Amino acid sequence: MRNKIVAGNWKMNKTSTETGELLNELAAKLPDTQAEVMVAPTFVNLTAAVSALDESIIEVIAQNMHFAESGAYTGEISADMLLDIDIDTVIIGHSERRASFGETDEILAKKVKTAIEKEMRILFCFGEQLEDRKSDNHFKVVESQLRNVLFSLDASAWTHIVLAYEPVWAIGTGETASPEQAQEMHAFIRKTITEAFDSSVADKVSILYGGSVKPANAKEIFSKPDVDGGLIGGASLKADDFVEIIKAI
Ligand SMILES: O=C(CO)COP(=O)(O)O
Repeated sequence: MRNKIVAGNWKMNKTSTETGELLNELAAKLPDTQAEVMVAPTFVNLTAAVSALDESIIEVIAQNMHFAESGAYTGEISADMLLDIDIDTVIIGHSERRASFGETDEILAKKVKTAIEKEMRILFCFGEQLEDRKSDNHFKVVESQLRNVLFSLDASAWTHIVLAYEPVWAIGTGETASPEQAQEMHAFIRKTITEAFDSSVADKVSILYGGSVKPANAKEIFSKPDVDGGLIGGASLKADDFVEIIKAI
């Protein structure tokens, strides 16, 4: 049985006051759920978020981290800094970091290596661009994103990995992959991991879908057998919407 996960990626949204308000509302409205629930506020609000959710099952996670232990990397955050404030799960490889901050597969592989060495859990994001899908290259692109970053890991490292398939054309656009498209890709991802490792690795890894998930479409997407939850952007910024999405799992 794989873990079901609903994670909210808040991106560059919410001041400290707004973060406190949203977390209080979420904690108060959180339904009983079999899913692991996570939220990723901005770095400056992580410490306060961890304190605010002390009594809650909601886990606070980070949106990014650097691969280096420490040093001259102005503006960056290390694994130890996160662990020191009780954060041990980190999003790596989000398409916005790839597109706007030049994060290549090579850089992402270093980040994943560091996170595993630090025994952190990784929410690894990947997904094709619209052109890739139009030219029927989406499976090839996704396979190479996985291969370049994750396939040289030891099989044992996969207990640290959660995958988040986020087709770039569906992020923040209101356009969602259809439940069938999501299932088709998630099944392909599982098959690819089975071939690279074995079915015990592939069957255990949770694969989340991300890209314009909202209360109206969450249930259908989550009903697919290879979709183990969602990574939610815009709809995670409103407690009522996020709660409805959690209920859909
Ligand atoms: O990028 C996402 C989550 O990481 C998805 O964002 P939206 O849900 O706003 O499309």
